[in-house]
Amino acid sequence: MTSVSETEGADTGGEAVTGRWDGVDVNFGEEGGRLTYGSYLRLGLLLDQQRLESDPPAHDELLFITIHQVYELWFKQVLHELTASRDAMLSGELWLAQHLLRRVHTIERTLTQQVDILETMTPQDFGEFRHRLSPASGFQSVQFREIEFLSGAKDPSFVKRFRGLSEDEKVRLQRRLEEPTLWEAFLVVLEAAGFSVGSDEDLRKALQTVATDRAQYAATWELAEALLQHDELAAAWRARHVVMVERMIGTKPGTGGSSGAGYLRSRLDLRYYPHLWHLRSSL
Ligand code: HEM
Ligand SMILES: N[C@@H](CC(=O)c1ccccc1NC=O)C(=O)O
Repeated sequence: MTSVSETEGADTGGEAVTGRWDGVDVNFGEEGGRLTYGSYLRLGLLLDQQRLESDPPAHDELLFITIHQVYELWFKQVLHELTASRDAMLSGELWLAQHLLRRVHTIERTLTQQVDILETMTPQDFGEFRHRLSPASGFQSVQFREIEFLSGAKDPSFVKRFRGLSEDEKVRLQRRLEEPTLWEAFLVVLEAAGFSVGSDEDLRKALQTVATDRAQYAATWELAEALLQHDELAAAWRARHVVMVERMIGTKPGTGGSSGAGYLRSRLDLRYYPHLWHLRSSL
């Protein structure tokens, strides 16, 4: 690239860039003046959504907001994939169901690794704006709770304990409480494969058979493993989050009104698919 000029000099508006490249005139992004990078991705709106509470601005608050917004974008994608995976199970498309779960796994690994970035913030620097956040807290993440409900950990008491939910958020949570979970969809898969799953003992036998005869039940076994992986990765995030919390605020109570790390530690044993974990003891 030799000479390049931005026609309007806008970095977020997605204006066309013209110039010469290897001696050839180029005119990137000018498809009849229709779509641009910035207009397609709505960057004008997206990059204008980071509003600090601190005044004067605390340097690290932008990082704090950005990290949470990125989490929520990925939560949206995870819900998209988990919902489609659940539906694929219900309609017998087992390959698709496990394919989408594997995508979720890679996002979940990224979500856990992102904690590293937030941990570049020191407790002192967090302290510059933490007092401004109360009573807001990650506890109020509707999409996080939707993921839990859809995965299998439905708990209506969370809906009651939410403060300040919008009508739309209440509807979304209520819908997740009413619709089938990934686990319920997996039980439909087992039934479609000819297993009875009416009692815990029936279910135990079904899982044991699938595990013992992996060649015959390959797709079902792969799906069970993909569900277990999703469960393990969710547990890994909870464990990473609580250690970050201890590093940031020690034993202080949370801005959301809980005991803080104590509350979060009480959630570490949560498993979406206890039957798949119990199975391990008999393999
Ligand atoms: C400085 C970093 C962070 C600290 C000190 C922190 C602290 C806490 C605390 C103390 C709680 C318990 C609720 C309460 O506030 O009383 C909590 C819950 C929660 N936080 Fe964070 N958090 C941090 C970063 C994050 C990030 C980056 C996310 C990503 C979305 C997140 C998501 C959540 C979620 C989903 C809950 C509810 C967990 C549950 O109910 O099982 N937190 N956090
Ligand atoms: N609950 C955290 C504050 C916090 O991390 C937070 C505050 C507002 C919105 C999201 C948050 N992230 C996770 O809880 C604390 O007690 O320090």
